[in-house]
Amino acid sequence: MTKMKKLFKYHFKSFGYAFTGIKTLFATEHNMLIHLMATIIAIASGWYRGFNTIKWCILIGIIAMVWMAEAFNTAIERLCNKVQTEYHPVIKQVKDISSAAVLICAIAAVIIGIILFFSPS
Ligand SMILES: Nc1ncnc2c1ncn2[C@@H]1O[C@H](COP(=O)(O)OP(=O)(O)OP(=O)(O)O)[C@@H](O)[C@H]1O
Repeated sequence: MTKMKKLFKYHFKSFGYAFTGIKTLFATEHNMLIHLMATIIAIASGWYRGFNTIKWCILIGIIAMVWMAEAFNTAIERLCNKVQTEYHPVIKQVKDISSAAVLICAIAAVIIGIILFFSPS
């Protein structure tokens, strides 16, 4: 197999794992359905309001930011649950801080969303 083919196969496999991760996220995290609905509403509203290119880029950026925070939070929670089933103060801090990251992103997304939708295009 040529070096190029090997590289292509390697990256193709990595994409596969990433898509499996997205599937797992949707199958196990009920919050993802809320994020999906919010995303659909935000995109439809952007369409309706006739967003310009910059507004689309900002909207997609904040949507990705929230999804990413939720994905990392879920991964951290799963890892915590695996390594520590009993109560532990450090695990509490790790999980709480991880949830805080999602909350920070969600608050920022709402504020940016309000600015985007209530400012002239
Ligand atoms: N092993 C643990 N040790 C200490 N505190 C924990 C532990 N497990 C959970 N907690 C506390 O309970 C909170 C909720 O934890 P949990 O794992 O249920 O996450 P969650 O936010 O309810 O996530 P989800 O509903 O997505 O599973 C954590 O933020 C943390 O404060």
